[in-house]
Amino acid sequence: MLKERAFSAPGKALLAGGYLVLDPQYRSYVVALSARMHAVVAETKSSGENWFMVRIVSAQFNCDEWNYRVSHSSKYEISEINGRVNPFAERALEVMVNYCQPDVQKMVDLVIELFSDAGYHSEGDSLIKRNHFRQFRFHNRTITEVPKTGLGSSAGLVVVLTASLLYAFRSEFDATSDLDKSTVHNLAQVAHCQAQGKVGSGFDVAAAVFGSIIYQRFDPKLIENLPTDQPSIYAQSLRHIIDMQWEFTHDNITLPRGIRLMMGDVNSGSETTKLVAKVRAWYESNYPKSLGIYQEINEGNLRFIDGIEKLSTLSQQDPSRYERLLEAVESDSNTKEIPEIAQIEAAVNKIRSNLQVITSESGADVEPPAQTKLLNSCSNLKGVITGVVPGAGGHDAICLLLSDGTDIVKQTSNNDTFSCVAWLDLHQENFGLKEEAPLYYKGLR
Ligand SMILES: Nc1ncnc2c1ncn2[C@@H]1O[C@H](COP(=O)(O)OP(=O)(O)OP(=O)(O)O)[C@@H](O)[C@H]1O
Ligand SMILES: C[C@@](O)(CCOP(=O)(O)O)CC(=O)O
Repeated sequence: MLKERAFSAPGKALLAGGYLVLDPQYRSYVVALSARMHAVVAETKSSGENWFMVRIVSAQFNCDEWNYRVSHSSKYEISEINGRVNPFAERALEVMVNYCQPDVQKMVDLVIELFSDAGYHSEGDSLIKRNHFRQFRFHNRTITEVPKTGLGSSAGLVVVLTASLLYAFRSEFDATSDLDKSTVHNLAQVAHCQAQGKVGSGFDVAAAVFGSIIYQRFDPKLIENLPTDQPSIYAQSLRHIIDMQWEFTHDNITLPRGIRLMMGDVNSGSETTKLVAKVRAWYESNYPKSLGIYQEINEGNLRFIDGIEKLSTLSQQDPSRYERLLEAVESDSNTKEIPEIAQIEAAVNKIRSNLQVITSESGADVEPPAQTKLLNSCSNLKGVITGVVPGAGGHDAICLLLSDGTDIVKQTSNNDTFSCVAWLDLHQENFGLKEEAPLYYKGLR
């Protein structure tokens, strides 16, 4: 009997490294967030047929569910019995059966319940349901009709499904084991890319597994070269690639003590794929000037990362000076005289001014003028260290670093400049994939 187990994985914000992260030579700074995706996996009574069923339930989205029948003749066949589509769930299952090769006659049927924290989607007219441990928002629309905030719900989904299925197919899984985490990471990257129909940088999947990290991507060929159109050798190649040691950086980081992240939801609407296509086209047609701009941004990114690390070191090595620094930031004294803060500000200015050049030259709204204005107004607020348009940029969101004691909601309420911003109830978290107690999710359907 398969014991019921639960897993969760965090959402993300890319603070530094947008676009450059697509190239393995550049480092990026990825913050994992307190908004998490959750999955509870259990076995159900088996039909005893030549197939097994995997039922995936997402009760928060108008009782969405997907019922996959998994059979095997010359290869694994997966079909959703009601013709319902969820490319991320389906690809995660497909990659997992090919990797784990479960015996379809002996395998029990599975049910996986999904829960996603409020931060991933706009509230709309959703209702909160809670038990003693957790609360989730329930929407009266299907998943694809509820507007997203861009925290990487699909990456979180693929990671928790992959962990749940790895456990179900192998009867063992340790979310604290580096080996198991690395296996989940590699499998989830493959499934996520296949579902998206493209090989992205994968920083969202890496953050969902490893938490807040400095990230440098894996070689895209690892996934591009998989023989997806040759069933006879696909499973074998997949196993070979998943079990290889992938070369990529995922060094754990944490924001310095006393400093927190704030995300503001501005507007939903930017389409990452269009932005990426425009920036790519601009890069190619402006080479080598575009390379020079990327190098400038990279210098800014590295100075930013180094500035944050200096703050962390200072907080440990000279706590009293660090306290004074935090007080100065909070009371809005002249922070230009604090070298660590000045370094972070200068680094972000360098990144942003170059992103503004890309915006005006490429036609992609990476940091459009409205966001420039908003970020500049934010930097004038008390306690704000710096701010960026996270990830691919666009009109969707802004992300600020500020001192813990700063009340940004109070400072910005009743001020027209900030009327377009909804501050999200989120914070940075270190943890990536982790095990949860199934009890936390009882009665929440
Ligand atoms: N709670 C959920 N239950 C079921 N499927 C989900 C859930 N959350 C996300 N998904 C799947 O992921 C898809 C959304 O993924 P998409 O990559 O478009 O957005 P995102 O990952 O939230 O944001 P971004 O890529 O901008 O960071 C949904 O259409 C659905 O297929
Ligand atoms: C533009 C890009 O670098 C970042 C996209 O970030 P986000 O999904 O907007 O958070 C693309 C990628 O890394 O896959």
